[in-house]
Amino acid sequence: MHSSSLSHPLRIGTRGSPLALAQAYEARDRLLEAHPGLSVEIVEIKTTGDKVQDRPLAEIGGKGLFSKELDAAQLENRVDIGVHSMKDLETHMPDGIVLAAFLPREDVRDALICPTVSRLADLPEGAVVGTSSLRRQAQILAMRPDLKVVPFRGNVQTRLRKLAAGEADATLLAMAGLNRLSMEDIAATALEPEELLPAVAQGAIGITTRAGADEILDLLAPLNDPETAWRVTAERAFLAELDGSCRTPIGGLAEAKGDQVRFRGVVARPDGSGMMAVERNGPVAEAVAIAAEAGKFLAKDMDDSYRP
Ligand SMILES: NCc1[nH]cc(CCC(=O)O)c1CC(=O)O
Repeated sequence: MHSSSLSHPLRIGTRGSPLALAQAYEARDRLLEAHPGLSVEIVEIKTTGDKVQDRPLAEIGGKGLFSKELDAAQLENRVDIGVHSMKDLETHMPDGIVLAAFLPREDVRDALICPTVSRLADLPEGAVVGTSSLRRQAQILAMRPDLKVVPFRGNVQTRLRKLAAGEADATLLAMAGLNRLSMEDIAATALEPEELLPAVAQGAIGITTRAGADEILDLLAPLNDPETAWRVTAERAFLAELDGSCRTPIGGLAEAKGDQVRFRGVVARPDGSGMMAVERNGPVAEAVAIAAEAGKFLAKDMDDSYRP
């Protein structure tokens, strides 16, 4: 039996999309593995980001939209923890909420989903790509200025439906989401970071709780994957230096090579007409400072053409 003195089931707060639920189930399974017999419950929280599907995220107020209501539910003690895609979280956590654990990171790469070709280079001249991500848009236009980008919002299933309906010839989605949804069978080719640098924290799940909730922090501690934690922390430090509003196309990736970190970052113009890249290597122990310095390095050359 589990010895937690929680007087109620541990309430896991999550958004209601199929991907969010898959991530919440993963968090639950890992909690139960670490604490057999623990009583857990999943609580769906509707978020503004889920309700507004017709406009680009950058327009309606950005990343915080997906987490605000989940944060409120934790602060009001309606749920005990929140399960988040780290790439959707703002760089600074709101007062009273802490990041308590990172689950082992999934595939960080983006995937090209296209029923006809498997490489970006093989898309016909002028082909239409559906994406509302300025980061994806900017990087593919830098390689293929002839492509036409149309907005594609909504959850993974909605975007795939739009693709099937012929609203675009191809779309880009995170491999992590497809893997977590067991959608291996769709025509997806992973793009290497050399081609398309992923979003900061792509593929990582973070678990939040109330600051000072010691009992819950103790329950979450064994779930934390230290490598994911430092990689995501470093990437977010890079983003923080760039004032990473989601209107600026930014990519960032920290990778472990033994006791060394390889950090890569890009800032691009949304139309792909310009791109600044940085790469730094150094000891893992200094990963966060290395990534922050890379961010400062790009920030000093970033003029308004990078901030639409
Ligand atoms: N913005 C939506 C979102 N948030 C996290 C993921 C994928 C999973 C992840 O990156 O951890 C997705 C969908 C996508 O980008 O394809």
